[in-house]
Amino acid sequence: MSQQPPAPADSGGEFLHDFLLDSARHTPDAPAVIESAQAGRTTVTTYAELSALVDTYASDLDALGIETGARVILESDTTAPSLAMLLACSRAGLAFVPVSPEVPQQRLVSILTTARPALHLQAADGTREDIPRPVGTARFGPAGLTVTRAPAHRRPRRRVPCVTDPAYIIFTSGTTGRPKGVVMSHRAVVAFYRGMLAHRIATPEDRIASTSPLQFDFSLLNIGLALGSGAAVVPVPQGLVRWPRHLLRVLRETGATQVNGVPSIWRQTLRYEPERLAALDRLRGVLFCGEEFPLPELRRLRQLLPHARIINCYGATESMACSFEDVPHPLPETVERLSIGVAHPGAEMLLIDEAGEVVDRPGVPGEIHLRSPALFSGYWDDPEATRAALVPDPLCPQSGQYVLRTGDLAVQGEKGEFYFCGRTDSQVQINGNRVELGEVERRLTEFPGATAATAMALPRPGGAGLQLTAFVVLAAQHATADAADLRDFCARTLPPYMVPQDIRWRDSLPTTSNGKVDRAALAEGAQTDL
Ligand SMILES: Nc1ncnc2c1ncn2[C@@H]1O[C@H](COS(=O)(=O)NC(=O)C[C@H](N)c2ccccc2)[C@@H](O)[C@H]1O
Repeated sequence: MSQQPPAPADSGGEFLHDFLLDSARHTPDAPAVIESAQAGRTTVTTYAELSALVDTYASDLDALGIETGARVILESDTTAPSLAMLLACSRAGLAFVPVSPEVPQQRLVSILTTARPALHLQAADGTREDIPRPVGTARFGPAGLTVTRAPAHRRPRRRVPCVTDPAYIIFTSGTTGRPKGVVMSHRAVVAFYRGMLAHRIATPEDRIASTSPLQFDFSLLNIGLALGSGAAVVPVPQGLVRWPRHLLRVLRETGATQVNGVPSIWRQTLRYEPERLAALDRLRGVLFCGEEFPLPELRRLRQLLPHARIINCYGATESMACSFEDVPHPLPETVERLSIGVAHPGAEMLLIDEAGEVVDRPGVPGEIHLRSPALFSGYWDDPEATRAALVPDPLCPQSGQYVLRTGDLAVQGEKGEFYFCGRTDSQVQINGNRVELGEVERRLTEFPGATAATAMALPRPGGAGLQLTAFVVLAAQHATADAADLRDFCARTLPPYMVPQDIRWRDSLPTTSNGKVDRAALAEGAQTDL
């Protein structure tokens, strides 16, 4: 009897490409990606067109004979072709490593050395040169893949893709020199998408603007939110995000209904183009993540977009994200910090104290530990860092279940909702006193006219020990403010050791490539100020 091929077994879950292209089967003619790089020119890619491009790229990748589980660098901004390539890598069983075109050569080389990819991919108009051998190189365009250097051939040892295989690896700007690669499996990403989509944040009519670089998993959340909802992704070119008039033009011309980005993307628009922002009448949603949104700016955003649903999304790259919580509307003046809610359906945040016990009383701080099917597989080639982050379930270590130790402190409210209280490593000692920098920053932003602030413990100039330094951004119309007034203002509610000794006024706060406040740059700048 001829050997019948086995019936396709249920793969025990879904692969990233199957999950995200499901809408292509039901609404092929709906827009999947809407782009507007230049004024007056909007390009729509339907789900059917996206799916066809994925087929083209996937067959071009298959022809290269790269074995399942190999890595591929995907150097690009978010575009319809790069989105198709991301899905094609998934279908070809390859783990993509998203990298921004702006990444310095030496950092790219460090990622190449660590991840040892088979191939480096960039768009047809990409400008990257000098990719060291033996990495293969190729460019992708509307017609398919053009190979400029074939990847080193090796006899494939694995042929069957599994949902536990890495879907992607995100290299975070690890605080130490060596970049840390967060490995996310298909199973984890799809489990996260399912948890997120249970919140019904988007509908098929939505057009979701994504303002983060592709190398920041916020962009992957936005892609999953849009395509998982049958909606459209509106990628905002990185070069336009921080130019208010360009950002607002893209949002207007694409008909964006939701804008997802870190808090800093709003700073200049709130300051210089509030009327144009308020005029975007299709805008009905804002989702932010990455760090706390300074409350004065959030109140201003709410004032200009009174009909928008504003969602505070908390989480770490090691689980993509974790919770989605509506910002209260109105936002009472008395509110001092936003809730991050509870974990998305299918996951649970626990607070664990220093003795390893669960904290289940309101108002008592603990470290957030996350139980979730969306946890990362580990840090690439770094078992020690992995063991520190994926720890045995502290409440039942015998079970073999691992949970994510987030390094974030939080307290719970009366209804079990969580409030972020800073990083365990942002607790600093000033003159022997423990200081939570977030608490100082919140007080600084309450100063009349302050819109954003960062507090840091920096070496005392010429002396021993650390001192508390504050970097404060004032709204334009309050250009002058007196450091002594600000210190008195802080002294009214903070103990003396939490009142910043050193105040630095700034027009803006420097940001990292992911758009978060760049504390290292601030500390460096403080030295040159002197
Ligand atoms: N809403 C917050 N309030 C306050 N602190 C926060 C918040 N979201 C993160 N964070 C902080 O950022 C840390 C995670 O940093 S990260 O690994 O670079 N990842 C991110 O910032 C983005 C994250 N992957 C993500 C992507 C997409 C949606 C939500 C979250 C968290 O551990 C928190 O300390």
